Amino acid sequence: MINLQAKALTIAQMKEAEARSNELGVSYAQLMENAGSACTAKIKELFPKLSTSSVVILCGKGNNGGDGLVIARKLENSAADITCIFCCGEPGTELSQKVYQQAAAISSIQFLDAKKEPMLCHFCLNQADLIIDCIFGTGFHGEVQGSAQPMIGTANKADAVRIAVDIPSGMNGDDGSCSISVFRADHTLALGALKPAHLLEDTQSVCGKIHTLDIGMPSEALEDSSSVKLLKWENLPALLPKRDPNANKGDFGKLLILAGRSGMGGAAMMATLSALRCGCGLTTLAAASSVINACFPHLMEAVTLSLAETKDGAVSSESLTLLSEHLSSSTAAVIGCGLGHDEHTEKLVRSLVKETQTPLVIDADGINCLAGDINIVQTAKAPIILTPHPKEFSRICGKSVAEIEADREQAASQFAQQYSVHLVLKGHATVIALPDGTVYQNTTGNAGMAKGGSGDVLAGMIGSFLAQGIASEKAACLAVCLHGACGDRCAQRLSEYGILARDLIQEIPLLLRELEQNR
Ligand SMILES: NC(=O)C1=CN([C@@H]2O[C@H](COP(=O)(O)OP(=O)(O)OC[C@H]3O[C@@H](n4cnc5c(N)ncnc54)[C@H](OP(=O)(O)O)[C@@H]3O)[C@@H](O)[C@H]2O)[C@H](O)CC1
Ligand SMILES: [K+]
Repeated sequence: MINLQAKALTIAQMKEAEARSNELGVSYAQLMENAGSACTAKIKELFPKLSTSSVVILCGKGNNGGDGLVIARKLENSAADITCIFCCGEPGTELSQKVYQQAAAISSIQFLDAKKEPMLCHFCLNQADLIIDCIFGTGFHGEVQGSAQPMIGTANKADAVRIAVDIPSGMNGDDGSCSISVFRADHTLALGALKPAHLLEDTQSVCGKIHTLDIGMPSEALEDSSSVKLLKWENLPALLPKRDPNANKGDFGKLLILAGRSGMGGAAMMATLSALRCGCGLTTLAAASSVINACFPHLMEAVTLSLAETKDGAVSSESLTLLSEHLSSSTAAVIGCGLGHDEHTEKLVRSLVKETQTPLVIDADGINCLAGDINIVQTAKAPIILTPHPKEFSRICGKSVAEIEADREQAASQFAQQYSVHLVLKGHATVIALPDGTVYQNTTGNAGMAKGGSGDVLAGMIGSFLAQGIASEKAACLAVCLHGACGDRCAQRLSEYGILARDLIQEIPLLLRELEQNR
């Protein structure tokens, strides 16, 4: 396993840790009390002029709101005035109702309802020196709606210091995706442990400075939870092997790329160019003859293998023998980018996967060709890395896209273990799951990369590292994180709108140079 720090607990793991704490004698009520105390101490530290300040606490109806009510009680006598605004109606959980009763007994705390008294709420927010966000935490889903929305809007514009408790309201704690309306914090107080979203680069402007607070969870409760390991740019130098100065091209692997039906030559070309840029000794593109004819002038450094083509422009299954020969003399292969999916390609891909011992990266249509019976990967002799996007993953794992997206790490990990493959689940914060259940979450990349061609570039990169003899786990992590970093650099120069997949390929050697220098 790559030695990366386990830095975050997913929402599901956090809930497990809470349950274990409870079993170990630290009750849910005690955790909420501890959370309120830890937040209050941190707020006093971050905001020393509290005694002359107006504090507004935005409360939801769940336990994040409960934390806000404990904070209100504990801040009593420390601030000039304290107002709690219920943004989604009165507290709805047993715990939050209990702490509401305790806070309501303190006469100096004012309680307002955002729906019933919106003008007064907006007034208080505009007058506030400090706004504490306890509307939603780990229980948030979907979009912020109803009265919470205008409260967040006014809070974000107010001339106040903004502190979010656990997770800024409107942000998903696992993947960092944000509702259109999201609380923009100067500080975020992560309760018990960081959540994956806290560590993503593109959530930093929403979270502000992040502080992890000890809320008294026994360390056994936290340690027992298997963690998502975060894959960061800083981890990459250690993953990139030094090139032997005495080596020749034969020492850096032979990659075979089976890609491209007619009309999809771009995918084949991008996988090939990105593989060439990642240092593989010899890269061969095997594709339908019309694709090879179109791509050939642009692929000077690659070997091309022109395959018999069906009348529909797909690679004919007649090419099986030729491909098997090439595959057996390669050190890795990429199968799928723009390959198409018909009876010919399906027969071809399934035969190759069944027979070969050469490590494989199977992408896009390569995956679609296996979807009819995915058990084939379990009995394959070769190590396999599958690189689906959620829709392709849905076809092979029997879950809907919504179910996958609800817990990407869990879905990926479960599949990787069940089928003994490495799985790269693409999308925002790409997940890499290993057959032993280990999960990495990538922290590089941006929405500008959500375009046709990006995945082909990634497949070529993974294949290239794999062909050079880098183990599946490292090859996948290195390629995924480097690919995202290329996207981030491109976005700085070209904007997220303007990036093309081919720009990522240009960036690869520049970033590899930086990694070589930082090794
Ligand atoms: N980690 C710990 O050990 C502790 C954490 N604590 C705090 O508890 C929250 C999690 O509390 P939970 O009650 O599970 O969830 P939330 O408070 O975040 O929110 C749930 C309520 O919000 C509603 N909701 C969710 N999304 C929306 C939306 N888009 N619009 C409107 N309402 C929404 C949700 O409604 P449902 O219909 O989904 O039920 C709930 O009513 C954690 O973050 C910590 O702050 C405790 O202090 C204990 C220790
Ligand atoms: K919050």
